[in-house]
Amino acid sequence: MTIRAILTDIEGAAGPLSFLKETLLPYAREQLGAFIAAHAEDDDIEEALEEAGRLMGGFSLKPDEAEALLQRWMKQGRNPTPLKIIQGRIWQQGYEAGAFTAAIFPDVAPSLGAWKDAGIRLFTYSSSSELAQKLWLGSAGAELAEGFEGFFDTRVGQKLEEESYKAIAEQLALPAAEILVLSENEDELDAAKAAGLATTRIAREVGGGGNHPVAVNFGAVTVG
Ligand SMILES: CSCCC(=O)C(=O)COP(=O)(O)O
Ligand SMILES: [Mg+2]
Repeated sequence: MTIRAILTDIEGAAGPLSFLKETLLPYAREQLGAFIAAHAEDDDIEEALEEAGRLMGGFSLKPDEAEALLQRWMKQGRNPTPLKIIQGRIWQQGYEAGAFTAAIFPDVAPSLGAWKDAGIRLFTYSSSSELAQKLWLGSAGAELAEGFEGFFDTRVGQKLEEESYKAIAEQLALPAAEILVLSENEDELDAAKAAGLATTRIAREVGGGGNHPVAVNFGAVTVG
């Protein structure tokens, strides 16, 4: 089957898992309370807080309740869309303040360039918001983010759900089997495979095995 689009994960596939765990999440936890206090009336944050309240059964959350809920979701490792929207905005402040810069593995840019030159359309799919994805990729060089045609996030559905991949294939107007999904996460790949997409596990920090073809980095991915 000819691959016409690549849908790649970011954290763990294109950049190190440690950047989320050791830099981004601690920064979001530390800044959350002050961020909500300062930005609760910004349109996107107000909407995210309302959505968080809806997910909790229709409550209108006071700022301290919203902070406690989002801190709890982060502790539980959950990725509901309102949390990811707010995290993205907090990280934007961090990048702009020079609090950190993101890392991208060195094989990523040349591989993306080669796939694009071969006529393959490039997309991301991450649990993080579109903004957070662009910031991570853009922090490693503006041209990297510009190479992507689209950035899917949890608004299309969670990454462990088969339906999310079906929705993406529909939006790309491609047969599922012509889309290759790259991720370090076996469970995400199982969901993509169940939806009929092609898969390759990027095994940078963990070994081989499992239900999917394995590549040690983007340069080792077989397309086609
Ligand atoms: C790409 S920005 C930070 C990553 C993140 O917030 C996350 O939840 C993990 O995202 P993944 O790219 O592994 O779906
Ligand atoms: Mg990942």
